[in-house]
Amino acid sequence: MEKEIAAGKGAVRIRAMQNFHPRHFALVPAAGSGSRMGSALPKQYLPLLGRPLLFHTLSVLCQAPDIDKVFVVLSVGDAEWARHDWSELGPKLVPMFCGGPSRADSVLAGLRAIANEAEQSDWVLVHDAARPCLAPWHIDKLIRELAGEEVGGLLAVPVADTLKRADSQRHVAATVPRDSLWQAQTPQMFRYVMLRRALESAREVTDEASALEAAGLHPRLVESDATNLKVTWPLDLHLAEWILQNREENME
Ligand SMILES: Nc1ccn([C@@H]2O[C@H](COP(=O)(O)OP(=O)(O)OP(=O)(O)O)[C@@H](O)[C@H]2O)c(=O)n1
Ligand SMILES: C[C@](O)(CO)[C@H](O)COP(=O)(O)O
Repeated sequence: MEKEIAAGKGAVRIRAMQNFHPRHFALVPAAGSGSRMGSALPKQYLPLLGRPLLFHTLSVLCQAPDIDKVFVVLSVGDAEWARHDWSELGPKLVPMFCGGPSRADSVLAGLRAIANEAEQSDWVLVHDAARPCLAPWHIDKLIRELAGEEVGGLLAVPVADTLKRADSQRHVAATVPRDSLWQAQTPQMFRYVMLRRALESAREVTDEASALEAAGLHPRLVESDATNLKVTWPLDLHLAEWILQNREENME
């Protein structure tokens, strides 16, 4: 049986056969420059507990039993990848030198590059290279909670702080009600065909869910926690190190 779901320009058909088991592919955009980090080396290659930050991100994805392959999108001229040994991560890992000028461009280039591999109804888990503290239980929870969903969804955390909107002088213009507000994380998990179509139509987005939303769809929010932080500023690297070092004792 196939099901028709509206997505972007027109509808897509999703296979919902009882004996059809969609595969799960991870797609890791890692072609950014890390300008907010302020280091010469792109942040995905900065050392974190003796390894490149990217190694930690890829390691948890490669070890996830439900993930069939891990595609990492590097910039076209990436000279750093070859300086490190990734062999420990095993045969699931596939580097692709096809990144674009924005995150959305890199993700779309990656989706195009795996067109021969992915079936329309396979799931793609897009995960920032810059989130090295993703844990196995984040992946398990996401996949388990979205298994019955047609559209897919994303990890996210309910907003905990009171939110202020600033005016141009950085005075408070308003307090924004935080009810129903969530902070988006990654992985963001969508069907290959829906994600690709949505991104082909909406390129000015900062995450995949926004592209699906622009197509009129409603991704599901799967509750995560603050340990899956995005390394953006120099302080975040220290936080990531602390989280990874203390994970065994404090988490799960
Ligand atoms: N052209 C781009 C820009 C970003 N990314 C990736 O998207 C993820 C999230 O982006 P962000 O944290 O903004 O990374 P950077 O763009 O590298 O950082 P900055 O915005 O500070 O320059 C990162 O893993 C980054 O490598 C990418 O693949 N291609
Ligand atoms: C996808 C993301 O990590 C969700 O929080 C975020 O939107 C990436 O944003 P960035 O500006 O590219 O860091």
